[in-house]
Formats: sequence, C-alpha cells, structure tokens
Amino acid sequence: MAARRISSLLSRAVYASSSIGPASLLLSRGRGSVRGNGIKKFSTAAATEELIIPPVQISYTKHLINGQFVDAASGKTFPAHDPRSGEVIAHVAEGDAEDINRAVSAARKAFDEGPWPKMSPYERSRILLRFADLVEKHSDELAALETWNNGKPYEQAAKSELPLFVRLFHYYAGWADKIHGLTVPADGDHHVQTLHEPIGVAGQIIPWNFPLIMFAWKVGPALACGNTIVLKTAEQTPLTALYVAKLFHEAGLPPGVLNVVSGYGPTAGAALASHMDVDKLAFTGSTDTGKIVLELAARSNLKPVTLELGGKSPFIVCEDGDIDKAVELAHFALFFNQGQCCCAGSRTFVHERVYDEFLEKSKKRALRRVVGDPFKKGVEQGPQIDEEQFQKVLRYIRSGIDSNATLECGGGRLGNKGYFVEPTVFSDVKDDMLIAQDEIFGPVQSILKFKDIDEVIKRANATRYGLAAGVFTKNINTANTLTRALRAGTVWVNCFDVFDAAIPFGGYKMSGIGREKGIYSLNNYLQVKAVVTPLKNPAWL
Ligand SMILES: NC(=O)c1ccc[n+]([C@@H]2O[C@H](COP(=O)([O-])OP(=O)(O)OC[C@H]3O[C@@H](n4cnc5c(N)ncnc54)[C@H](O)[C@@H]3O)[C@@H](O)[C@H]2O)c1
Repeated sequence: MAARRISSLLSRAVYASSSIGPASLLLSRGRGSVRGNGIKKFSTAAATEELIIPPVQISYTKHLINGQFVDAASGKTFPAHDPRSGEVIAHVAEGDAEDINRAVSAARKAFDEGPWPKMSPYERSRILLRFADLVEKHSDELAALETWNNGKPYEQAAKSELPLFVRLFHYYAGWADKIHGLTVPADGDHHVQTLHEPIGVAGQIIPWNFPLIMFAWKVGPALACGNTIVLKTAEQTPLTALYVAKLFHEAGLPPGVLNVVSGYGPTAGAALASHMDVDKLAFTGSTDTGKIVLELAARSNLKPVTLELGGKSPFIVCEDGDIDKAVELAHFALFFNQGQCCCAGSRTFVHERVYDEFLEKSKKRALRRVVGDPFKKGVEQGPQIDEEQFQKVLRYIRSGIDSNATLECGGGRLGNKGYFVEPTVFSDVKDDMLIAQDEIFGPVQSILKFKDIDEVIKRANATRYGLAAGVFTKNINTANTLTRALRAGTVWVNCFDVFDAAIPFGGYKMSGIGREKGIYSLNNYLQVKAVVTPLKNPAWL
C-alpha cells in the first residue's frame, strides 16, 4: 500500500487547524498561589515534521451481528469525532436494546448450536493466531485510526499499543489448548474430576482510553475459553473495534461468536448488563458506572461480573534514588496517554529531603513536554478525548487553585480548537483536596510531601481506590515494606505502566472486582463442573 501523507487523507482544514498556537492560560487566578507569569512555552521543535503513515479510511461503522455489518434497528447513527478539532469523522450505527437483543440472540445461537465451543482447542488457538497475523498486517492503519478517533500520539499507538495487542492474542492463543480441569483426591470412594467449561454468552463493555487494548483484554480470554461475545464499544471510540472484528471473521471465526454493537451507555450498555440471556458481564469504566452495571446484573439474572474501574494511584519517591530518573518516571506515570489512564500515578508523594529539587525538575519537565497534533513525530501528548473530559479536567484545575494548592505550571487550554490541555503541575497538595482524591483523568500532576515510610503508606492508602501504585527507591527493604503495605492491585517498583499480557491487572477497594490478563483472566470465562463417579458400582445399582 503506497504511503501517503496523513494530511492528504484527512481534511486539510482539520489538519491545519490542529496545529497548536502559543500557550494561553484559560483559567482566571484563584486563591491558590501561581508561580511564574502563567504563560508557558512549549517545545514544539521536535513536533514540526509530519509523519508518513499509510492511508486510513473509515470502512466499518455498522454493528457486527452474526458475521454481518448491519444498521441499527432504529436506523439511527451517532457521530464519532476527531479530538484534535472536535470535527465529526464518521456516523456510526447507534445501538439500543433492540440491537443488543439481536446480538445476544446471535451469540446465544452460536454458543448453543454453533461449532465454536465444541471446536478443538487447538483449532480455536489457530484462529486467534491467524487473527493476530492479520492485525499485524494492518497495524499501521489501525494505529492511525486509533489516533484519529482517540487523539493519542500515533507513535505510541503504532510502536507500543499495536504490538501489545498482537502479543495479547498470541498469549491467549497459547492458553486455548492448555485449559483443563483437575483430578481431585476426595473420600477414597469416588473418582472426582473437574471440567473447565466456557461460561456461555459474555457481555463486554469497554471504555475509550485504550479502545484496542481494552478489546484485547476482554475478547482474548473469552474466546480462548470457548465463549461467544457481545461487546459494546465506548461511544467516543467505536471505530477500531469494528475494524478488528472484521479481521476476526477473515481469520475464520464462525458467525455469531463475536458481535460488536456501538451505542451509548444508558441505552445499549444498560441493555447488555441487564440482559437475561447474557451469562457473564465484564465491564471496564468508571467506578460510578461500575456500580450501575453491577446492580443491573444482579437485578436481572445474577450474572457474574468483573469490574475494572477507576484509580488514584500513588507514586512514591523515596530520598535514596537518582532524582532525574525519579522525575522522568513520575512524569511518565502521570502524563502517559494524556493522563487518561485508570492507573495514572496522579498523586506523586516525594520525601521531604528531595522535595524541592524534585519539584523544580518536575516543573521543568512538564514545561518541556511536547503537546501537539498526535500525528506528528516527537509529540508526547495529544488532545483529551472530548469536550466533556476536557471541561472536567479544567474544572479540577480550577478546584486545585481554589483549594490553595500551588499551580507550578500549566493550568489552561492550548490552541483554540480541539481539546488540548497544558501539562499541569500542582505542589502543596493536601490529602483532602479534590485533586488528591478524585480521578481527574487528565494531564494534572499533584505533588505531595512526606516525612517517613509509615506516614506515606497511610496516606497513599487513604483513598477509595486501590488500582495501582509506583515506588521509586534503591533500598530493597523500603521496596519490600511498601509493596506489601500498599493496598493496590499492581505495585510497580522502579518502573510504571508495564502491561505485558501475562501480568494480572485489577483493583482493590472501589477500583474493581476480579482480575484481567494473565492466567487469572481465564477464570472469568470458565465454569467449573465437578464430576463424581463411584470407584465401585453402589450395591443398589
Ligand atoms: N481498571 C481498568 O482496567 C481501567 C482501564 C481503562 C479505563 N478505566 C476507567 O474507565 C473510566 C474512563 O472511561 P469512561 O469515561 O468510558 O467510563 P464510563 O464509565 O463513562 O464508560 C465506560 C463504558 O460504560 C458504558 N456505560 C456508561 N453508562 C452505562 C450504563 N448506565 N450502563 C451500562 N454501560 C454504561 C459506556 O458507554 C462505556 O462503554 C475511568 O474511570 C478509568 O479509570 C479502568
């Protein structure tokens, strides 16, 4: 496929309008103190060259039900946007309860009567591998589509997320023919074995921040175990899931095994969560929505639910490490993916002995962050996903200022189109401030000072979330103390956001129920059947 410039593929106006003008401070000053003159200079030098990427067109905007792309039953569509400009790039079938019914019926039939659950696990594994090959072949286009619809840097999508997506399917293909039950030593009179069987029709609801990766976390293990699926995409980012669903059918997946419906949460999402014929619900999204779907699942057919929810992860910088490296890692932990990560290290706790140096360097690093058109080389940060998230982030910045945190840098919007937010750093943050308690989901770093390990453990654990944590120290004793005391599903020591397919992920407290990825994710999609046979025929037989 001939490479072309992205600017010739997307509307010229959109592309031109997305270039970033000088930084401006949108917010008026609050009571909190603000250092410097408020006008930030961003390095855009590294971001001036356009990337050459393959042509990308939006081919799939309808639901995939029973192997066919179909319009919504209502005939309605909803818009998908380019976050660089807010411009509409596609009109996508808007699913409602009727579409969910159609998709669940197809998945039910494929499970009850189709070849998939009975197919040899080796053959299932081969289909997953063929799919991974096709994704690899189309990975440049998929990365471009992901960037176009989500706003994440193209280089991040192409170099990190697409390879991870492929790796996830290789990993689950490897599991497909290794799932087996046990022989259980019981009472001496019976032979007892367990059969691990697919659970049935899996309903899956995913968010917009990593549309492809979230698809892989859910679809990979469900298919490896022999289930059928109805997946609802996030309304902001329906495009790449529909594209890869098509590739699955090219790879030989029987019709009805994977159905993808796009639509809004309270309609299509709620219909899926409460459907009587869905045997399992896997949800990723906010904690508030997680509570709603859990209730819908319980009130309908008591389907088991796994929840991957929000976070407010601490990143703890001890006094013994290299400060420059700590600054860089803490910066990455928070700002990666525009700060739109469930596990973002959004509370940076820094030991008082190194606090001043760390703060100064963190501020400089944030000021050097390259924000701009995510299709350009060297861009580290693109726009937030949409107007709603953008306004939410600005409101939290306002709240930080109003609650007397010190705005070290950033604080406003960039340019006058799209949803670009200045990399923002707050110091003097107190534990009870909203910016230290709520999930902001944006490029806003809160830096907090601590004195000793016992104190920081208590404070790091003092939120309703428990998704992840980061620890930066050279001292093995400190690392061990912290990893055991932190109430979080993942603790990264001297690293952050390491997401290999084999590493389980999930939350303590209100960050979720259950685990995804790794061997743990298989249990989400399996029923265990105990088969008990007497060793000798009973006398009454
Ligand atoms: N723990 C994890 O692994 C993980 C990963 C990524 C994102 N997240 C979390 O996701 C959130 C951001 O994503 P979001 O804004 O898309 O979350 P969200 O809760 O608004 O939406 C998530 C999904 O739920 C659907 N939904 C919304 N209302 C619904 C309802 N009433 N019934 C059924 N479905 C409904 C949405 O359409 C979307 O598909 C953040 O809180 C983030 O931390 C968690």
